[in-house]
Amino acid sequence: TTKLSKEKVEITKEQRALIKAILDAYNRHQIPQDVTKKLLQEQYSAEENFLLLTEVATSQVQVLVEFTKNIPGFLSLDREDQIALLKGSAVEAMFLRSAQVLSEKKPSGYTEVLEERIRKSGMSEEFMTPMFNFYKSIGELHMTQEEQALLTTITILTPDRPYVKSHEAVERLQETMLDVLRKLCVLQHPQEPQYFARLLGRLTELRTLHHYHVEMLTSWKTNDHKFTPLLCEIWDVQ
Ligand SMILES: C[C@]12CC[C@H]3[C@@H](CC=C4C=C(C(=O)O)CC[C@@]43C)[C@@H]1CC[C@@H]2C(=O)c1ccc(O)cc1
Repeated sequence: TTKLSKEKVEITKEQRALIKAILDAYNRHQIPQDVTKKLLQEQYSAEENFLLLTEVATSQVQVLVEFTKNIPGFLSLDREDQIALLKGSAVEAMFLRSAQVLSEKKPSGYTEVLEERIRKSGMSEEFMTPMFNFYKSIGELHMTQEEQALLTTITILTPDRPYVKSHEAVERLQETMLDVLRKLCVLQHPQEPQYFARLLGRLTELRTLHHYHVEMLTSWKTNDHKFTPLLCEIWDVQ
């Protein structure tokens, strides 16, 4: 018979402090109100929608950089590795963020407006489908704020990004976060022993979205959609 592992899961004091630091950083770094307000007000042409999404994407990259700098231990990594991790995870962090935002209904109707603008922004169907499937699969998990913040942190601290030199240092940091998230999942979803594994499965799905994203950008570029310098920089778009 399989003995149900009733392992006593204990979150240490240090781990509780780590969760708090990451959650505070995650909640502190939201895109500015004036950007989200514009999204609710401006008109609905495909061109306008694309421009607004570009503005929101640019703002999100800035927020991502600020959040990343507040991940305990990140700033003690090699500086070039910090850049490599940011560039390597920016797309995945952005899609994870959009899934988290679009799966929580806001009273202001922000989610519905945002979804509408995405659907009518000139993005081709072949990218829309996998993206919205991902949003649905994230929404079904009903992640807590801590889980969302930790999953984003784990995505950023992926050691096998291009140009990362001290692989072990990043791996050690990521493992610290994985251990905390694993314990949180056991404690917050006791009736779902596979919940932690399902969360990590989403990270694999994120990587496939990353591949779509490059093609999505080129399909927009062909209809001469311009991106901001920051987006070109972080996504290596010419
Ligand atoms: C990813 C995305 C840009 C960033 C958006 C996301 C939808 C929801 C969001 C919510 C945010 C929040 O509330 O914090 C931050 C921005 C994001 C994460 C858009 C869906 C498609 C779009 C896109 O790929 C895109 C890429 C380049 C562009 O120039 C325009 C759009």
